[in-house]
Amino acid sequence: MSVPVSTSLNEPPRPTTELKADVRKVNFHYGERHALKNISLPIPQRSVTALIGPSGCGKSTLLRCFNRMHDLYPGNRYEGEIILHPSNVNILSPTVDPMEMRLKTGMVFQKPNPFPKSIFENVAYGLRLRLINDRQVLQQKVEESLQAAALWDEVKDRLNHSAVKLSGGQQQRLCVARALATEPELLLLDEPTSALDPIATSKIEDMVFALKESVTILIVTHNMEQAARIADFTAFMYLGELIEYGPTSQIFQNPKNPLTEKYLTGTFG
Ligand SMILES: Nc1ncnc2c1ncn2[C@@H]1O[C@H](COP(=O)(O)OP(=O)(O)OP(=O)(O)O)[C@@H](O)[C@H]1O
Repeated sequence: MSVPVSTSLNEPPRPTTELKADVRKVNFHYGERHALKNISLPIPQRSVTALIGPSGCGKSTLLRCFNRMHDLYPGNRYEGEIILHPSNVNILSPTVDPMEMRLKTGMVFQKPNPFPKSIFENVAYGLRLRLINDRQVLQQKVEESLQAAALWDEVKDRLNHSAVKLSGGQQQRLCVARALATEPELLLLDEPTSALDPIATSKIEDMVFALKESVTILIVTHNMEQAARIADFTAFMYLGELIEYGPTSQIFQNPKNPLTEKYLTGTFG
């Protein structure tokens, strides 16, 4: 696979690998607050792209544009496009139903948030929303999703037990299984391991590594070692701007922008 070279200040390279999504000149405003400034970023398919940068630089804001979560609050405003491939749909288009976009993406948050239901019903939830109620279909999908989230072996004998009684790491993998059950085009992970211990973190990282064979993953992380371990591509953001983007190895070993280097070497600010 040929890979893009790094770039700086809103001129991302065009990867020759196929794209799952293409962020084009995106601006985002929380009311008066201009939180994303002219972001352009390719998202290569079946790969992991990490969003890194100091607190408040806009990583979560960008992630939440992909599933139109910002539409849930009044006063928020998008400009620009996020083109989803191969359909060529602009996720940010006012004519696109935000609910439809949420069904095409799966999102996992910093803190595990299982529903107070059984393990089975947590995973089946999105399927039932799509009016899939056939027991056999549900059973098969639930098993496949739990397998993909590397949780099946630990819960297969207690699918009817309450999800909130699982450990934090298991709950987080359950949330990934729930997100995967509806076969999303994009999996959005917002600091998914920040509340987990090293063993649970390592299980999630292994799972992400295996999952990218089938789904394109976008992850926000503060953990630089984690980005270096699991991301194929890395985007460094600062004050709402994309400062540098490229293959992870190149961003970490040979950053082109002094700001990126300062951030990665801990000499920032
Ligand atoms: N609901 C909101 N209303 C107004 N401003 C917001 C809102 N949410 C975030 N912001 C602001 O937008 C900017 C980007 O926030 P965002 O949460 O995207 O940053 P981040 O890089 O994900 O930070 P962190 O690493 O701390 O999670 C910040 O200045 C933040 O204060």
